[in-house]
Amino acid sequence: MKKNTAIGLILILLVWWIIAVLNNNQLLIPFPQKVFLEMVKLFKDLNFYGDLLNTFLKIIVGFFISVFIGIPIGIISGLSKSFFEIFRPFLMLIQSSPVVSYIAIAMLWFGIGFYTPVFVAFMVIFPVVVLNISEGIRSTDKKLLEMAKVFNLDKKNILLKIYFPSLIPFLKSTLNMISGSLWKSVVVGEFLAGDRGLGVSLSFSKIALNTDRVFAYTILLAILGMISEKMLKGISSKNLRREKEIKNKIIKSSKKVNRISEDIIIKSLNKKFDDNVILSGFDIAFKSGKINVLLGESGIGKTTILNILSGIVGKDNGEIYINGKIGYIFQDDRLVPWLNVYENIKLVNEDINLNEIIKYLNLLNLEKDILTKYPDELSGGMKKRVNILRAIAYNPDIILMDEAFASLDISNKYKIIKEFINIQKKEKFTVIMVTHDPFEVSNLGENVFLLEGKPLKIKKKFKFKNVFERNIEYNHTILYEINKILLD
Ligand SMILES: Nc1ncnc2c1ncn2[C@@H]1O[C@H](COP(=O)(O)OP(=O)(O)OP(=O)(O)O)[C@@H](O)[C@H]1O
Repeated sequence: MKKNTAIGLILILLVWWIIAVLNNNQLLIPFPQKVFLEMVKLFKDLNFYGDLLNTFLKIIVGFFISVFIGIPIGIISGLSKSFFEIFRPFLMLIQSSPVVSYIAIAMLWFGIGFYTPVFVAFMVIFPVVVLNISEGIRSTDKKLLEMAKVFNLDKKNILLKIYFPSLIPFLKSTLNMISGSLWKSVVVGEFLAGDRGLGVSLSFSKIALNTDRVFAYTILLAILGMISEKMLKGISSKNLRREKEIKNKIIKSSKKVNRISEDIIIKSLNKKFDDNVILSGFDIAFKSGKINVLLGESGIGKTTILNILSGIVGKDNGEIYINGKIGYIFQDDRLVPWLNVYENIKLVNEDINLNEIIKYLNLLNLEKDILTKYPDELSGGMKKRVNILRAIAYNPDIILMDEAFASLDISNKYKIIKEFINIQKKEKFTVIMVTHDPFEVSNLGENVFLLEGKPLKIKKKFKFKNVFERNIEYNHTILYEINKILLD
């Protein structure tokens, strides 16, 4: 016990004792020593343990009923705004009513006994659980949900691997919030309408004018309340992340991929955000199997094109011809923070075997031990590579890249670009990438669209030699040509 806490407790006892002496009426304020003797008596009495057990049982039943009903309703309320709006008045009604109203209702429904205190606890805790869980669902990272949509995750995976782990901080705060009120509401319920338990014994001691015992119960209830609060808070502060072993699975030979060789064509595409017209009758065609680049100023609508192609954003109207699976290398990684690298990759392709993952690790110059690491244990460059790895492991026909190499230092950028080119050479997927960086264009671009806004249009189109046939001089020629136009 800390020194100051001990001083505080001694002061309470001292003030209590002084008031008892001054008051000199044992029926109103007994001496501390008498109350402690009464507590010792209680500890020796088997009935006390029976009461304690009964009260704990009510707490556990109240907790589980509230959680089992509250969590699903909280999840539905978080997922559906209209359900939440319909349900909210009911929650507000419960939260605004005084506890005695529930006791009155419960006495009518269940009479005096076990279920009335449980019902009281439920009515106090249930709204807290629902509101916290629905808030948790609503604050799930939208970018992770977009990633899940692009990589076509099924509902089960979205719920188990994106929503549920996002809920953990909210479950913790719910436990913190209900830890005190759960105990108190059960005891109040017992005091007024119970047939057994610590609250009932407290009530009997009051009726018998046994002030020593009332004080003894009050102190014990406070101590037990603190213990149960600590226990619930203890659960809530546990770190739920567990390192998992990556088992060596039976390794099958990697699949042969037959890429779809159609071009991607966009015709008369229109898109506006409120009054902000981004695309108006926009036409473009991307060559399949090539690295297509969208180059242009910030804010003109390059990412919007990728988002429309991937389904993250809907088009207003227009036609899009696209055939094949789309993977996305996001600018901001969007790795799921509570899954390690292996699990992040498996999330988008359950069938991929360890052999294939290791093949990509080698191509991207990453060590095998990275698989057990979590995103926050990786450097910026490593995250970028894992982001690339995840998109490739999805086995897409088309990869969309949004400034995937931005914020990397030049030597890292060059290395990763080279590694990416090696993979694209092997896998032959189509790339549509967005960038502002002429360096990236000169190293990667085959079909380059220099864009301008607003609304978006193609200012100039370049066709460069296949990336695999280039040399440094050729890259310099491209860089010069692009810079000239950009600076005009
Ligand atoms: N979901 C959205 N809601 C409202 N406005 C949006 C949304 N997405 C994009 N915009 C707007 O559309 C315009 C184009 O944005 P977009 O991100 O496509 O540009 P960009 O060319 O990719 O820019 P940058 O190179 O800076 O990423 C911007 O004015 C942006 O504010």
